[in-house]
Amino acid sequence: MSITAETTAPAADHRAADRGTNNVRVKDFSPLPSPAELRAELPAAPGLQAQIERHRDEVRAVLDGVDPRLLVIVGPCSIHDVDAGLEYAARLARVAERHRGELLIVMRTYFEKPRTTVGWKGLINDPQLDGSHRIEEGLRAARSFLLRVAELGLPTATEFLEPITPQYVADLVSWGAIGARTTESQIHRQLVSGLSMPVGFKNGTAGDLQIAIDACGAAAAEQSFVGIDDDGRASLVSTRGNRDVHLILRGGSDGPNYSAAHVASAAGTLSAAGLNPRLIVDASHANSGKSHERQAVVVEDLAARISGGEEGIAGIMAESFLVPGAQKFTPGAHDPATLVPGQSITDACMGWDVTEVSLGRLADAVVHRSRAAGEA
Ligand SMILES: O=C[C@H](O)[C@H](O)COP(=O)(O)O
Ligand SMILES: C=C(OP(=O)(O)O)C(=O)O
Repeated sequence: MSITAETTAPAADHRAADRGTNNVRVKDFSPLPSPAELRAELPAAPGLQAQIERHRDEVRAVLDGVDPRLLVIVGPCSIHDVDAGLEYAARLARVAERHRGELLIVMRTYFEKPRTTVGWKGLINDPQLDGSHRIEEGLRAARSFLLRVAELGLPTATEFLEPITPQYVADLVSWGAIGARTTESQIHRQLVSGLSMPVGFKNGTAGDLQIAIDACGAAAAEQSFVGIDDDGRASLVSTRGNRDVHLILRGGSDGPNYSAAHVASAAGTLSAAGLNPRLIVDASHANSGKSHERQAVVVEDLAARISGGEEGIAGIMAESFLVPGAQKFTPGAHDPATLVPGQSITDACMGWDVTEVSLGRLADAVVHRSRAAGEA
């Protein structure tokens, strides 16, 4: 044995003895404020809370077919630039008001991105976009953003990814999603069983519907699991179950699934499982091959079908931002200061002009459908 090896061995043993067998691969723990502390710092006024409750009721009514409008979940793939996101929200609020008789427009305010491998994981995880992972700042930024959008009168939608972050922001959200990569996860199904708003489950990335149908069943049931309470204490969480769960068709590696035949077949499977047959169709992701130009074509197809009286589509989802397309961005490799303002750094989005036209087409389709139903 060499002298170097003999002298380094005791130090390594000493470190191992200090932490025993625990957290061997954890570099650090940094405590975060509790959910109650963050809410006290950035509270929702009673008027905003009442508005959010009303928005959730409206979403529920559309999903149940009681409200004849179309639910439209639209907005950036991810919020990475708060100023551009708020500019988008201001424009969307005006269009939402214009079409409020036909469309229930809910803005995508997505702060957590599930990655296929690695990449920027969203504003909560890395608000500086530089790999510094200032999560406390990210939670504050997400909550402030949601409050600003709510003040414009717009309902908000988000994907819930980390099982702990909902405690910090979910009181400001009117519609939630579980993504294609986590629909099969028991942890996410349990989480949904306790969430206060309607939540959609995406079909899996391979196109599998059954995992989303199973997810709806699991999330509608009462669940008991480990989570945190308002003070951030590890707790046994017991939930009532979420009855406002539904399916989102987003296509899969086996191809798109937005056709009338796909919608009818999924509705049949949902009904047979005792679930809400009315569903949401995502015009993006594998239904558009992640092409923002193709997304507009899918929305056009859906509008034509709704206009023609097709039943079963309660809502649609589209990814849209101020500037069309997407720009490549990897923290550390690209400089955030050089990003094009208002353009996505995750999936490609429809630009604002096309979005406004698409929303008009959807509103016309709903008018046409109602007239046709009235005449029948
Ligand atoms: O909606 C966003 C993306 O499709 C999802 O986060 C996966 O992204 P990635 O495949 O680029 O990691
Ligand atoms: C990540 C998303 O979608 P999916 O889970 O369908 O890939 C999303 O809607 O942002």
